[in-house]
Amino acid sequence: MDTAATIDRPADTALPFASGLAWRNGFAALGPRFSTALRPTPLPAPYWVGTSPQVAALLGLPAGWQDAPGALDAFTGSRSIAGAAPLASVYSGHQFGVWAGQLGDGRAILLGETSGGWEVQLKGSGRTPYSRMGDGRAVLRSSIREFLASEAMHALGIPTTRALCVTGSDAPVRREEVETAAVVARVAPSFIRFGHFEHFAATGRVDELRTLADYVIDRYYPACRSGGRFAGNAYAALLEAVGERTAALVAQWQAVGFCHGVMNTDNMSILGLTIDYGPFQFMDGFDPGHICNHSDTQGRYAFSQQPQVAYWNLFCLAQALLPLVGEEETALAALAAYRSAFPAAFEARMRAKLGLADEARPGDGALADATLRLLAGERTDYTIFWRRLSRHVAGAPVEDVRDLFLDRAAFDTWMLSYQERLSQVDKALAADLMCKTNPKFVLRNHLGEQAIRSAREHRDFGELQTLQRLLATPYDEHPGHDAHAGFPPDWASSIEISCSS
Ligand SMILES: Nc1ncnc2c1ncn2[C@@H]1O[C@H](COP(=O)(O)OP(=O)(O)OP(=O)(O)O)[C@@H](O)[C@H]1O
Ligand SMILES: [Mg+2]
Repeated sequence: MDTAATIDRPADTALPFASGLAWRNGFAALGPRFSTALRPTPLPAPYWVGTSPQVAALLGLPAGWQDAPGALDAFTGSRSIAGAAPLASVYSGHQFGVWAGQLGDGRAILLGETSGGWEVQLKGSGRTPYSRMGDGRAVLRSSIREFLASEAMHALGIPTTRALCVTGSDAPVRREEVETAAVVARVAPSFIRFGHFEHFAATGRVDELRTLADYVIDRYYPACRSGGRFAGNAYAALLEAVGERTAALVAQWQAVGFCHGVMNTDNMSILGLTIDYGPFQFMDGFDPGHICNHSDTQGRYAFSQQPQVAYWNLFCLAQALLPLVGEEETALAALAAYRSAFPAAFEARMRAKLGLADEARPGDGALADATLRLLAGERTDYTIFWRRLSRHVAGAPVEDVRDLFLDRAAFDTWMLSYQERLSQVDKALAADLMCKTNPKFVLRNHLGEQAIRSAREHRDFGELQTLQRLLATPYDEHPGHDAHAGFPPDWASSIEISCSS
């Protein structure tokens, strides 16, 4: 029931909220084959959990927007927004390597697209025709994680969907235990996923497939129409361009130690954005085999697997686009771009982390590998290592870094080779590059957990706001906040994050 589906919905008796935004709703204009028009389901007695001034500015919301009458209701989904055209879109996908068939926005409703080109989507805003067995809701804990992580990733310079706000309600939501509901207002140029293409390919609807691909190319990848390597085959060019963006994205994840946790094809953005902050984790101790998703029993989405999984997902996209691309050989040639772009992008990120501000040299890749092997040997804290190394290159004693290792001989051997390479670089440039590349603050699980506990137990959002502030400028020192940049407490390893959200 992917088209013209209906769902029981309370009458929209509330007045529309005048956000001051102008809307153009590009995706909605594709028509009912791609989505079902419907409104969010209201939640009782909403309250603000967090707002992002940066995203509000991006949208062009007026100062004090959240205090305007109706704003809280509107962003909780309890009141419509004038000019918006809310809908749930249909997509399919491969989940954990298996074809899952039709999925779709089961708990996310796209309010529309602003005239500035930003789509605004409410996640957790009630059932849709694509909810299957789900309740259409999201819980407060996972919504706080999504809100903080979206903005933290953006501040790290990593492509991501953004988050304007989180609202909560005391409405009960049943997961392993009874929790309460929340809604995240997400913002991105587009929420189209690989799974949208797979959906129409799997059902043999080539016209819809072409309409969708043309929409994505015209709106987001216009350069694909201008000839180039694929001689006017815009669909092959699109595949190549998506591969390149995905390579750049995953290289950034690997360099910062970010585990996505659910890299299903329905969680892969066609724009190369990080999307769907579920069981993600910024790693504490460096372990290439780390599995952050408690539901991922086979380790399909373990940290070190991410680059290969991205390729697997791109392969699914290529299969979906094949009726448009034409020859299989052409699709494979387009896919090859990822295979070369990923290692290049990853090496560039690692060189920056090492402070190699000069031209790349033949041994740089090996030095980066040796560094990661050193860290893996003792599961050294990833973020702290890189930050201390940066401080050392900026003049702090080497002991601060050396103290992180039990095997001092292994560290000393590595340090010798690093210093040899570093001696070829201007030290001040290296230090500067490192301090801007190796964050002091990342959203570790235990930090998120502390903010969640205060919010859940006391409706106290002070910790959330502190984290928001630190993570907005993660490369700054933020004196007085060293505890937020310290080692995780012992209880951090017992936090279990699963697909339940
Ligand atoms: N509580 C729920 N109610 C209805 N549908 C749900 C619920 N949780 C997940 N789904 C749907 O199950 C599918 C897979 O869920 P997944 O966990 O990847 O996404 P998500 O966290 O809901 O959202 P997104 O990918 O939009 O960030 C999607 O179609 C999603 O909409
Ligand atoms: Mg998802």
